[in-house]
Amino acid sequence: IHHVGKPTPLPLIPHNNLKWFVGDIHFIAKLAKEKGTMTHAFDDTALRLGPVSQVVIGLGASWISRTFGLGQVIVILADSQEMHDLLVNRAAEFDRSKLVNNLFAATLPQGMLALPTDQRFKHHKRYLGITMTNPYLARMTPRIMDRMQELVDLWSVAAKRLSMGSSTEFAFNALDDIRLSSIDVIASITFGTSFDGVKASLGYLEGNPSASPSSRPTIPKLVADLEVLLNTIGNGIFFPVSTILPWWTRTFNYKWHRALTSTHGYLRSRLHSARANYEAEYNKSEKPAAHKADNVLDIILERERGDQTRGTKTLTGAEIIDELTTFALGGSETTAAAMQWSVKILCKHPAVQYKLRTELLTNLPVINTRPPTYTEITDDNNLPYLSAVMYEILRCSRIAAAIDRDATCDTTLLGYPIPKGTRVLMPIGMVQQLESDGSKDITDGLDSVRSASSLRGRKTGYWSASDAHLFKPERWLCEDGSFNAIAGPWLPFSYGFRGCFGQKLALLELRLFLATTQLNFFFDALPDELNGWKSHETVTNHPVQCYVRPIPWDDVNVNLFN
Ligand code: HEM
Repeated sequence: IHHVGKPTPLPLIPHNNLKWFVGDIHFIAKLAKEKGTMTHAFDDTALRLGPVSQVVIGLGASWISRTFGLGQVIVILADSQEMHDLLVNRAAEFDRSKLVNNLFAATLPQGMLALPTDQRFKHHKRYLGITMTNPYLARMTPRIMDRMQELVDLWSVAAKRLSMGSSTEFAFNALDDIRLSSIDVIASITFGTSFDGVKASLGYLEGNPSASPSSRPTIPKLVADLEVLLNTIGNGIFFPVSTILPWWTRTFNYKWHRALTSTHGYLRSRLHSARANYEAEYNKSEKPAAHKADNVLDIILERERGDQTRGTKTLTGAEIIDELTTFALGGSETTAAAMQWSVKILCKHPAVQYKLRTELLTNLPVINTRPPTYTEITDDNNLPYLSAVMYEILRCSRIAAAIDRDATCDTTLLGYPIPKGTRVLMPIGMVQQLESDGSKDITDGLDSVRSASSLRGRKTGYWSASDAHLFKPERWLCEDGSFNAIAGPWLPFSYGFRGCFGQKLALLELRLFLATTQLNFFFDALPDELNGWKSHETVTNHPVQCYVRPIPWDDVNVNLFN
């Protein structure tokens, strides 16, 4: 019994007190119950045990675990300098974890999120890379602005209802408005036309003058289906044997099956009509080259034609559908969470809202007459406070709380031996928020055990221990007011070849969301019962509650801020 039931951690690496048979499972479950997310157990362990620690699932590294694939050890790396080095310089030793690939494998088996780092993955990334270039995003900017304007129009009507004497609501629920808006944006970019979810909500509210500010039409089926897919992927983390998870999902999860079939049906019909349009136009006139196309589907079709002419490999129909699913899932849920956290955070910080609006009106006056261009809205030099607010929201909101990699060979991490196959988890959400000059002695003391590439130097400054845990956009500004992107640790999108593919699009979308909503509204403070901090962790960490009480700036007494 002793040999069978005693969990085995990796030698030398600090760990919690382990319970027989379950290791740390009871501890992870306890924190998940208390805090609402499982990743808090990793944060807590790293905070107590130091830059390298481990969590033992079940029997950990025992021979029984290894033989039957039942338990595992997760090494936690919580040092921003070493994390950056591992992600950027040591990708050959630490590759995308098989667990993450397995989580996505049933839903989008041939999409980037589920592919190992091989030739096929590189081929997909090359195909879709154009969608994240500056010229493409510049062409998408007016389209994203239109979607943001629709959200502002909806919130204007809802805000008016709130201010009517008959309304019993203090604020309205913005969770679904934001979710729909992010899906509208991704549809506009992918297919060239919006999904029109926010427009439908606006039409509903306008057509029902007595409806309450929170009233919305039933959520569209596609959005509900995407949620089922995301929840299935997120819940996969609790499945005991990840290698059989894709098979299990495909065989037993009927709800997921229905949602995937209907999502694929929708994507296939959009692909077919795009193909028909493309063929018709191509035969009629010169089609713009891929680098001039104005939606993801046209880019794919244009590249496909080029590859067919050259006789090189194209993406198959199933691969295209899976990459469209990647955009629909990876590109909407994450940015929606970022916008939802923005609303929650900003309504607690009225002075930040006023300062942000003042900067927009002073440094970007054209925004009153026309939508800003890509170059204008992404100019850190001209809009340092907008960049600071956006970076700070992403620093404080733990959208992706942790990322992981698998060791591809026997290696070391800050001096500790790491056997091949070990899963290394990096709690990016906690480290970017709490690593500070308070632990500088520990961080500097690690120099003797750092990898050769990490020793080349730390890429960022340190947050101050006195306020690292607070929301404070000013930490991103230098004394002369300019924006400093490397003021301290910041890893919401991770780094390296397998870091976030959509980072540039996400930042553009968030900038436009902040600029449009903050120019139009002041988000009033909310009572605590409407602005709780509980989050729900699926693939990303999004708030359970997101209420908003937008007040047009004309009705705000701005003298209070002077
Ligand atoms: C605020 C918004 C977003 C956040 C915080 C975010 C964060 C992340 C993170 C942390 C990863 C994992 C990286 C790793 O394992 O090292 C990731 C991967 C990925 N993200 Fe995002 N993301 C966001 C928006 C987007 C958008 C808009 C897209 C658009 C398509 C996107 C597409 C992807 C893809 C395809 C991957 C997988 C990349 C790969 O496997 O190599 N993300 N994202």
